[in-house]
Amino acid sequence: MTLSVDVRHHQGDFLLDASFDSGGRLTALFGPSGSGKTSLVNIIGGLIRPQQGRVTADGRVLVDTAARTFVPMHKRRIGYVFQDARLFPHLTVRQNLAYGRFFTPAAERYADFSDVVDLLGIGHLLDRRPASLSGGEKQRVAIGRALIASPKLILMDEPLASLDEARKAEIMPYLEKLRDESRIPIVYVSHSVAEVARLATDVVVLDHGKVVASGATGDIFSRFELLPEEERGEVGALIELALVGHEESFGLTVLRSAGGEWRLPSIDAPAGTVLRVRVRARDVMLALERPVGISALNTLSVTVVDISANAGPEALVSLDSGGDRLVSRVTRRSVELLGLAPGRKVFAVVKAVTFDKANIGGSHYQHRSI
Ligand SMILES: Nc1ncnc2c1ncn2[C@@H]1O[C@H](COP(=O)(O)OP(=O)(O)OP(=O)(O)O)[C@@H](O)[C@H]1O
Repeated sequence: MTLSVDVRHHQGDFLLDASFDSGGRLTALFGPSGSGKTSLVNIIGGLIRPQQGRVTADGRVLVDTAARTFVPMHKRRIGYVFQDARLFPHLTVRQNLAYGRFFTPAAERYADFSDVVDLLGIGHLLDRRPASLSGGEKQRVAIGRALIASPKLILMDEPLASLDEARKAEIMPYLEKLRDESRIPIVYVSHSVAEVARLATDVVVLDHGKVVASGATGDIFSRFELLPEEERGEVGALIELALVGHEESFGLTVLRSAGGEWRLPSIDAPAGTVLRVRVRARDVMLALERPVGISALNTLSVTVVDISANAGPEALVSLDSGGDRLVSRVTRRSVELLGLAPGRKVFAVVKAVTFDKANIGGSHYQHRSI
């Protein structure tokens, strides 16, 4: 599905002037507080009627101010998940879920109750009431309620923002499953680099009401200037690694990318699973020769593609690794000392222990040939 947005809307002193197209399975609207993410998601959902512009989803016009078209929220077939679950306290989980499908005409219901319950792992909660659920469980039920309505699109506005790190980690795999197994595109609002890097296929970066960049997540998050100052340590590359096997005695998992073999701390998944892994630029060292006698477990032969540096001490070196992109953050001094330049072949060295749960995404398209 392609979502096309091109809108202008004043709210007090704030002007939202945003335009983007996305065909991604999970498109993140990413940006600092007050950049317009919620306003934009509310325009897509029909909670806000823009003063000017057009929104289409799969060619279906939701808003077109020039043609005076405005499809009301309840006719858009869009599922909403907010930061707070907004479940009905007096209804059980089963009744909350069933409520979701109430407004969908019978002929248009494609979502199967038990499939949704299985996908979100909420079967054991069906007879409970929201007050007895944890924050993460409530959010899973809220997502279930949105899914059971058989939506054409799901909007999630900071769905993890009110959860602590442990609850976030618990819910992530369900969001990944939803992204990979359901056919429903998701628009996801967040200002967290870690969350967006793990979940999004596409990112729209907003700043002061304007789209400053949009594209594939890996491309966006390898660009230093698009991340907020305090999150620049998170700049990095996203690569797909296919699981080859486990070295149980060392607690390691062996994986393969287009550029070579990797060893990461043990990942609980079978051989053939394809994982999406974020390799932070600050964790990648460069060497002119293949290092020997070094503790780091991952060494890949790479080619320098591009070097970007400004007046500061650092440079961001973009690397080709068998068709994958990696990025390395080094000092400008190292660039000079090593004679780094586009086309130069070097070795990228990454310590296994730099990977943790936050940068190893689960994936549910398994058993791809490797
Ligand atoms: N009803 C309103 N009237 C006037 N200004 C508004 C209204 N709603 C939002 N704004 C302003 O519009 C701007 C964008 O708000 P919005 O909630 O879309 O940003 P956001 O990126 O979602 O922020 P956050 O991450 O803090 O939720 C802000 O400056 C906000 O104060």
